[in-house]
Amino acid sequence: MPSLFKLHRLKLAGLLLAANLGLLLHLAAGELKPLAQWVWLDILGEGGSALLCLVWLGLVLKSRPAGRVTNFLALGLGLVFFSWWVDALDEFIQIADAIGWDNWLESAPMPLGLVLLTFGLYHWHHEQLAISAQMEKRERLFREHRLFDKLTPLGAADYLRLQLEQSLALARAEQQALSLVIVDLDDFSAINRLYGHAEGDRVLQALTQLLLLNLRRQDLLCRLAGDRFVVLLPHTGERQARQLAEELQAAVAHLAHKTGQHGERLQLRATTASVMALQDDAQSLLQRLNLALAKAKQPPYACSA
Ligand SMILES: Nc1nc2c(ncn2[C@@H]2O[C@H](COP(=O)(O)OP(=O)(O)OP(=O)(O)O)[C@@H](O)[C@H]2O)c(=O)[nH]1
Repeated sequence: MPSLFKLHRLKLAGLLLAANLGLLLHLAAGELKPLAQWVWLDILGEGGSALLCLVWLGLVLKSRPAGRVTNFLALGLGLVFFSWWVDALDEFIQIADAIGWDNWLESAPMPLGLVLLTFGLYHWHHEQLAISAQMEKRERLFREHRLFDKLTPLGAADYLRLQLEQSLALARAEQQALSLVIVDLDDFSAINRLYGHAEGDRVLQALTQLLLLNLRRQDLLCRLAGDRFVVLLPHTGERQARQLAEELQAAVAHLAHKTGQHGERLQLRATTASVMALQDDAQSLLQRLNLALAKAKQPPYACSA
């Protein structure tokens, strides 16, 4: 919560100032109503609406990065709040009928606020479409956040198993090929040791972005564990999967990741392997994939032994 106030202090200060100004204007021009004249239903309706609007504003500011769309949403909600706030003030403060500005103060911000809110929501919708297109390679069919890794944030091992079971059934029904590629960083523990765990985290995040950029729209990238990633490739045969594995390996070797502290370039390497589904279930296919990776990880002399 403190970061919310820090990040949006100008907007929140402006809202507080406007609400106070409205209150002071009413107090200066009107008289407090006796308790007997309070209409509780109106107070609850109008005051409750104003409060709810503040909750919406808090949620929007907390869940969005600062920027143009957030400004439209905040300004829109701020104006709607102000309108309801002034409306609620009428319930406590009696303004003479001859005064007209209080009606303007109450009514004018509402339509303006709703227009800005609509504009902000429209752009938020477009943002969301772009994010969803990007997310397609990370999560498919449903969102089950329990199954997602917090760091990258890709589907984790359980999510991969679930998706693999569904994709295998589909591939069998459609008589289509399905393959898996595994990507495992070489000597990743040395990065943790030499540059710290936080730098290791940044490497995993950079690697995630890199892999996503190199995948097709229908592919699904998951983080199996630690520095090990698996790509599920629907409609993909053995040769194509092997080619993609090589491309991913080359992409990792060309990644110019710089450390956060001194900007040193880290030379990353990855081992990759691929398998095509035959008559396997999810479990045995993943076992074959891990075996293929273990084999690829072996130094050449061990292979020939
Ligand atoms: N920074 C960071 N490290 C992690 C995370 N999860 C696992 N690790 C570390 O990843 C390392 C994985 O070690 P290994 O499986 O030996 O992998 P490696 O060092 O790349 O060795 P090879 O795969 O044999 O080349 C361990 O040191 C774990 O502590 C994580 O989320 N963040």
